[in-house]
Amino acid sequence: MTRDDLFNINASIVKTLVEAVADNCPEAFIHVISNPVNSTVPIAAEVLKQKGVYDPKKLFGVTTLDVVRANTFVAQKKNLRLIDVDVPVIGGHAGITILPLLSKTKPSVSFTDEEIHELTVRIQNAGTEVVEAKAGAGSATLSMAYAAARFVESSLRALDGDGDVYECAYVQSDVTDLPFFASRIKLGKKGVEALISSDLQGLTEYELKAVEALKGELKSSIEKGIGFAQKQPVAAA
Ligand SMILES: NC(=O)c1ccc[n+]([C@@H]2O[C@H](COP(=O)([O-])OP(=O)(O)OC[C@H]3O[C@@H](n4cnc5c(N)ncnc54)[C@H](O)[C@@H]3O)[C@@H](O)[C@H]2O)c1
Ligand SMILES: O=C(O)C[C@H](O)C(=O)O
Repeated sequence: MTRDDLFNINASIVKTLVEAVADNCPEAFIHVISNPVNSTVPIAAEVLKQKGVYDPKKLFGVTTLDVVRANTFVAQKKNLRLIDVDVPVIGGHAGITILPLLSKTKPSVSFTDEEIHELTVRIQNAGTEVVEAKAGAGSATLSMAYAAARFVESSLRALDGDGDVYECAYVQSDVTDLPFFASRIKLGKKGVEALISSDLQGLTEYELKAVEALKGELKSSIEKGIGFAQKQPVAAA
């Protein structure tokens, strides 16, 4: 089962839940973790638009787990302390749309071409590995909860006025020609304060090719979500 196989069930669930948010707490930060995130976030945006309360700065697809995985695998491979490692992961949250920018790893680390390919593919497939291992009994549970807790805590710190909160998330974006894209963002009291587009500058040839390769799949997942939401008018409050 892929994340996209969940579309038929989760699209309606996300639509209904976001309608309730729009009616009851329209100014809340909304963290969408339900898959396929690449489509459920555009669905949420359309629902909020139809309800007249869409604030793109407050709608987030949670991709933190991709960063957690990237940091973990790089730390293991390079014998680094996990707490010191930070790998930005951009694009989306499924297969090749998950793109770790290993060239932007902090601290600066060098990788062979083989290591880059092996790590990239492992990070892209890590969720699917768990789904397949659980064979129908769900997906990554504890690591999802950890990633969600990390993103919620970062959001709370930003809401509390901390001026130094950065996370990767899948948000409405203009860093590429796609309307939604995961990148590093600065979080503030009002939600997304800035998209860190500089991460997309100075990419390696491998990363540049991967960005181009992911765009087709991401675009069709976005369009699928928007198409679903536009065909189903929102329920009255
Ligand atoms: N973004 C990520 O990093 C990430 C990581 C792991 C899992 N996920 C996604 O998170 C979701 C949950 O995964 P899981 O493995 O915990 O699934 P699961 O099947 O174990 O749990 C889903 C839960 O949702 C409940 N539920 C079903 N319909 C509902 C509704 N209409 N309203 C409220 N609750 C409802 C079910 O009772 C169940 O408890 C899936 O969409 C999965 O793909 C995302
Ligand atoms: O891979 C999945 O389908 C579940 C989740 O999105 C994950 O990344 O673990």
